[in-house]
Amino acid sequence: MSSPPKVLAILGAGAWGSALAGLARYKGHQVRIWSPSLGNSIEEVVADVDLVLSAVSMPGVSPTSTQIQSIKLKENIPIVTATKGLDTETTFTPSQIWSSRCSDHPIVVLSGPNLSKEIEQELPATTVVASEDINAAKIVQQVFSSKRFRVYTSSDPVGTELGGTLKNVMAIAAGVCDGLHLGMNAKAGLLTRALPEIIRIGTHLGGQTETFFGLSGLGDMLTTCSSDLSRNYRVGYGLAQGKTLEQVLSDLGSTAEGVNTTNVLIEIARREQINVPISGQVYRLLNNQISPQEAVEALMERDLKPEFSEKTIPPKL
Ligand SMILES: NC(=O)c1ccc[n+]([C@@H]2O[C@H](COP(=O)([O-])OP(=O)(O)OC[C@H]3O[C@@H](n4cnc5c(N)ncnc54)[C@H](O)[C@@H]3O)[C@@H](O)[C@H]2O)c1
Ligand SMILES: O=P(O)(O)OC[C@H](O)CO
Repeated sequence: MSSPPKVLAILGAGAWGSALAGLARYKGHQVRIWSPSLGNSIEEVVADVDLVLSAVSMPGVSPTSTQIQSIKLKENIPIVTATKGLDTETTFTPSQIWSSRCSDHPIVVLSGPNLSKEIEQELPATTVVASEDINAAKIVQQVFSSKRFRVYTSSDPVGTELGGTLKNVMAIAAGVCDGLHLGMNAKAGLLTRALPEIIRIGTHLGGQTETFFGLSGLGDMLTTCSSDLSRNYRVGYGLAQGKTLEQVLSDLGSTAEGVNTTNVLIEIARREQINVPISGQVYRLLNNQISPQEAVEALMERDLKPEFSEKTIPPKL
């Protein structure tokens, strides 16, 4: 069963907003795109639409949601957030910010292993749409599902977006690992240890354990940590080659959310006393406190311990 064509507003004309616009048009929907760089009116773009989707990068979430808050949208339409980041000021996730500003509308998170370049090449991909309002998630599932894009629903929006957000930190670490040519044993060790670290933080912040084993967690980590299409991976790779962070970001010319996410995550981890060894080394590296080689040594020489303990992953598992 497919939904009748709808009118969608996409906020953000970057790589991800453009790729999502392509997927919606492929399904026959009418798409209007707003972005500060286009200089068009956000009021006109969202007027009478059936769905609003935000794909702005993290610095745009607060100002954009504030603008939408003051506009009368069609009653009860879903607002979809596709941003993967944490807010510097509040440490909130994008869906928490959208929920606080637009409480009259169901907020739906869209997140998964979704490198926009592959989607633009029309390669098949999967994703998750998650909301506390499962009917809203089902509407968004219908809007975007096609033979190119298989969309699953979930009732865990915070877990779904935290998987996509926290794996960006691990993608930087994976880029360092490959940039230093540490081999597949090291890479498997890093990614396997990364997952319980993501779960430890993600569940502490309200996500459900099983969500992190799904597409938006493990799935997105596998994609992002193995592809040089990932900008976060390229940040780590560039640092391992001896480039400065400034050089790497300037070569990238596009958003690598993991840099800001690492800084916010470490603030949360210190405040909430969460053990985050891999993220801690990524933080030190990004903030010029250690070299890539020293980060590897610090991880290898940590206190010895059992592989599994109550602190490694939640006891439920
Ligand atoms: N590119 C991908 O493959 C991909 C896939 C999934 C999720 N994401 C996530 O989607 C988000 C956007 O990524 P992208 O690749 O499109 O980045 P991008 O750098 O290509 O585009 C960022 C967009 O955000 C807008 N923006 C930035 N600051 C703003 C502000 N203050 N106010 C309003 N708008 C602002 C820009 O105008 C631009 O349209 C990120 O959180 C990213 O992690 C990206
Ligand atoms: O290019 P990145 O590192 O922002 O990764 C893009 C997506 O998040 C992959 O799912």
